[in-house]
Amino acid sequence: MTNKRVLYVAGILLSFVALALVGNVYLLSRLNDEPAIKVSSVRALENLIRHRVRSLKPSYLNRNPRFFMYRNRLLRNYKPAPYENASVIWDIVNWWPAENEIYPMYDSSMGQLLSTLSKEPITRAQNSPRGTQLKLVLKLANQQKVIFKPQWYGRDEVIDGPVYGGKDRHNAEIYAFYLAAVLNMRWTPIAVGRKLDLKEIYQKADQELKNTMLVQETSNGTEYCVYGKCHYCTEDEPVCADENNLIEGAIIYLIPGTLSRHRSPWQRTYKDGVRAAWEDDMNYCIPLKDKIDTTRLLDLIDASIFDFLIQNGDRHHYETRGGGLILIDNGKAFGNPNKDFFDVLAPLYQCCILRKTTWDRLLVFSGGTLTDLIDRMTKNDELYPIINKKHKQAVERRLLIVYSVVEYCLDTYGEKILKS
Ligand SMILES: Nc1ncnc2c1ncn2[C@@H]1O[C@H](COP(=O)(O)OP(=O)(O)OP(=O)(O)O)[C@@H](O)[C@H]1O
Ligand SMILES: [Mn+2]
Repeated sequence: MTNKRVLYVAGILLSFVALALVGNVYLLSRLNDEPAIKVSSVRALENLIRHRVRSLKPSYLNRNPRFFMYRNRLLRNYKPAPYENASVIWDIVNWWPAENEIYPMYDSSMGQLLSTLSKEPITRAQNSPRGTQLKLVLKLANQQKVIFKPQWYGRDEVIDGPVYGGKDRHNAEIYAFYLAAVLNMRWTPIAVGRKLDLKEIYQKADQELKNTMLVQETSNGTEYCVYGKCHYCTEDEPVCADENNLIEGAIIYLIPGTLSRHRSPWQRTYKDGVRAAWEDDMNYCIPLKDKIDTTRLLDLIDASIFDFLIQNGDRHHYETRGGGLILIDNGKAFGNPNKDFFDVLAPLYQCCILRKTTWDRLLVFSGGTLTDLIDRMTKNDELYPIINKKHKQAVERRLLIVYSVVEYCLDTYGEKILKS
């Protein structure tokens, strides 16, 4: 071969190599645009995240100095305050909901509203026709209707089994309200704890509710129970008042306006041994990004963080108001403080995107301040403490997991995962 020919062949070969390289770089950049999750299973990712939690930077473990500014404002805003005329307060409150934001960030009427919810006399009681779990609809003296979810479990009871197991936890509804307020996801109904006199409720009940209540003479006097009217309600499973006729529960604000119900893309099958597509496909979010608009997806990712912290794995459907997601029905939370149901976070780790505002807010409440603050905010609730120490520790443990998942996404795809 002449020198010329050698150069010619080498030139062609080099061009091929160059083309191949450019092609590869292009392919890699395409893959970067489409963040395929590089870990092949939930189990593998969970292991990786658990490892990362152990080496989190001190800023995630210590108090953030920015916290103090939020703390004072939040404590002031949610402190129950005396009121004179409940109707005046409710006139204000019922103007609050704007799209999915149910109440403003700070408003001097919030403290008074919390007092009306826990103190206004109850004038009428009915069964709630909606949902599968026992609830009542109560009318307060100012004509306002609210929902009542009764206590089924003691604070320390551990619910084993699937993440959606057991009956509603009334205290979870209350904690969820305060957590959402702190995280600035003001999309939950306002909820307070209250002890009701079930004898008095019986007297105020309509005939249908009376028919689903039990009034029995016992050696300690008359015992009042209710089993209500709902999919899972049966006479064999009533909730009963104590010897003073008192029954604990959550009083929940009824969100006004039109709500639309949607099936969650991360719905479970609720059948033993039958898995949903998202449970096995770590790339589940890639096609979803084209099907759901980004705002909705970011709402669902915020919701998954919120649900993971409280251990709610039962958001089979979600509701929207004016286009934005609302977090109704938070009762299936705080079942087992010894467990983390990592897959509740699937929307976050499968999509690896997050609102920047959510991320900034989560960072403010590091170092144990999240549960400390909620604890202080709920000090005046009739049912304080709302959750026990083990559940508080679990919330803090899960917050570190959330930090680690977001760190993992940041390391893998960079700052572009944070959306404005
Ligand atoms: N605070 C509220 N404000 C407005 N609507 C509400 C409120 N709570 C419940 N609802 C309505 O009633 C429906 C049933 O309520 P919820 O989801 O709490 O019941 P559930 O018995 O837990 O039902 P499921 O078993 O389906 O989870 C909701 O989908 C919603 O439309
Ligand atoms: Mn429910």
